[in-house]
Amino acid sequence: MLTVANLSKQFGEQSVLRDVSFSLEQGEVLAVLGRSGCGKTTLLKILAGLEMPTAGTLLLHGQDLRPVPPNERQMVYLYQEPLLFPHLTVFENVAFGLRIRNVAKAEINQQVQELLAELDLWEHAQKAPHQLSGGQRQRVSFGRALIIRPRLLLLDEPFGNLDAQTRADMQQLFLRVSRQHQITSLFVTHDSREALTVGTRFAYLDQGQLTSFASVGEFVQDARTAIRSELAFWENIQQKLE
Ligand SMILES: Nc1ncnc2c1ncn2[C@@H]1O[C@H](COP(=O)(O)OP(=O)(O)OP(=O)(O)O)[C@@H](O)[C@H]1O
Repeated sequence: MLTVANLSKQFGEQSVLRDVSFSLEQGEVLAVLGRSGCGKTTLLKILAGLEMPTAGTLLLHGQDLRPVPPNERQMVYLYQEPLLFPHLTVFENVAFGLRIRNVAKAEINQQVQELLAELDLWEHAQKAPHQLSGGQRQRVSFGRALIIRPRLLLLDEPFGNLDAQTRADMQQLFLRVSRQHQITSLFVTHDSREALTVGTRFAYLDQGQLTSFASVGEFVQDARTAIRSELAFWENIQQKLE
């Protein structure tokens, strides 16, 4: 469905992405783990059409994406800070993408109602964004993205500003909803636990070079992901408790 081949990006002398290649099938979630400054945001921006690659090919359903403007790519880019219209209710924020596409009113009401129920937001439908918690705002932002059935969802540390419990709840919600709607996503995070929770495929990005793993086992075994050292840490604690 999505094929990225030999993608490179230079900012002046600096090589931010080097020969990045991967492919994704419908409904897969590629979890990209990487430390700050590794080039994650640049990769997502290139996919969204907000930056142009220096070299390489990008194909979505066989179509070359490079000449396609961002608003025609049918992708949604979700950041840490949910982007909501402050003057619109939760209902209207989610409905927005359908209203501008001139979908019939009854159809909009039904779809928004169903999605808000799915996202556990129905009781907040008439509130304004400033009356919501951070996790609720992020759920509205997720609803705005899902309602237009994006071909690709790009998530850039979307739960990074949330407390640990809300973050864990959001990961479960993301899993449930993306499975149900067969959403294809690229989910970048610096948290290995989050990557393991949300991913169906796994990659590691380091200084602009992407390593894709054939299995979750290979991802866990690669020393750069630091998952083995975390497991060792917890085993050590466990031994102390015994
Ligand atoms: N428009 C730009 N012009 C010049 N350099 C840039 C530009 N955008 C990004 N960079 C550089 O590219 C590198 C990667 O940036 P990027 O934003 O992709 O990192 P990141 O992996 O998302 O990091 P973080 O997790 O800290 O946001 C950085 O060294 C950054 O300074």
